[in-house]
Amino acid sequence: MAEPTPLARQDLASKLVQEIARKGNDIPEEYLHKNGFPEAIDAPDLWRHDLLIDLSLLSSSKLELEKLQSALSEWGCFQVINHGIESSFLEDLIEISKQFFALPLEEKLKCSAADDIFQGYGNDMVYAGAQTVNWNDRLFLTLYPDEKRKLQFWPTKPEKFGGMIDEYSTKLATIIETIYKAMARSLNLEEDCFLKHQGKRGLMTGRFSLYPRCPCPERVLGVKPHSDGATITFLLAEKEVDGLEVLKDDRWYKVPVIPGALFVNFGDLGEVMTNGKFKSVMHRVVTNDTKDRISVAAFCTPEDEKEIGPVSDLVSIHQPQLYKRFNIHEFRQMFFENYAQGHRTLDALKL
Ligand SMILES: O=C(O)CCC(=O)C(=O)O
Ligand SMILES: [Fe+2]
Repeated sequence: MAEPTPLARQDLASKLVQEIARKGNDIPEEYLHKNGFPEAIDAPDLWRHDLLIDLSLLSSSKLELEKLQSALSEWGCFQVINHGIESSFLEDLIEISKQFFALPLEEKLKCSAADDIFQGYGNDMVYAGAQTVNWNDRLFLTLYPDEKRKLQFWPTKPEKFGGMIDEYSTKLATIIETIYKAMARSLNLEEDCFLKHQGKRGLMTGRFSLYPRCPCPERVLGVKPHSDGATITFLLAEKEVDGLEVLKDDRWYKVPVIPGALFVNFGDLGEVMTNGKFKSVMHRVVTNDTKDRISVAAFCTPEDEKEIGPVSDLVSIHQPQLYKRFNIHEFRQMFFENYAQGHRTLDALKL
């Protein structure tokens, strides 16, 4: 696939889902999944018991560690509570993201990237080719490490936004460390094993998404089925507007928003590192015709210089190596191409 080129600002404006939704015309063909998609199962109890992890217990409770291990090996995701971030902070972050998307178009376009396809305000339209496109607009930013931030794409309005994003990424870094250590212990590995793989300056990118209400939710997806390219992803979504769904054993399950909790999912790099012990979960976002939805996803990947591959202690005669070794640059290119085409990068990495 040819290297995608960014859209000029005026072209971008005409492709923004928020603008299409605002004008209220017919939904363009490229958004329509003509045959619809299967319905998801509602199983709220699952998310309040087996897939609910109390972060404050992970270092002391064997039971909680076992829960983490089975959530990641069977589902590749869980909800986390008692993570140390105030609920009011999370609500404010959603609120301020909402305020960003409510700004006049001209103001938001100041954050669009004229020469960098992986940053700024816009949407995935440019990668789509012949594929069905996602019904969302996003602000994509490098959050961490500081030297990788491209501040020219960071919003200056609402005024508090930049400071809150900064604070959120710092807070997440602590949670990530706790989860990586617990993951390692649950697999009987040296505690720092995944932290070392990630590196001290591992990358965190943030995707602030707006899913405008959609007049045809039975044919349009906010995000089509995919697994993330990250090691691990943290997702914060707006209360009372469900949309996220995960796939397990060929069945889709709704993911309820639990106020104050963060949804955590494992990605392709995580599945590779654990040699398939922990699963990179397939997920999608459905739309609805009554409410706009906001979400904030933070994707964590290893440092740029790292070689990725299964952790050696998880490879043996009894557990053959399932995935190739590769570097993160190769992976990024592969990931965006596969994502656009609706393919899974993980399949291309299998030995
Ligand atoms: O908005 C969501 O709930 C999920 C978004 C997502 O899966 C992604 O951006 O990779
Ligand atoms: Fe995702």
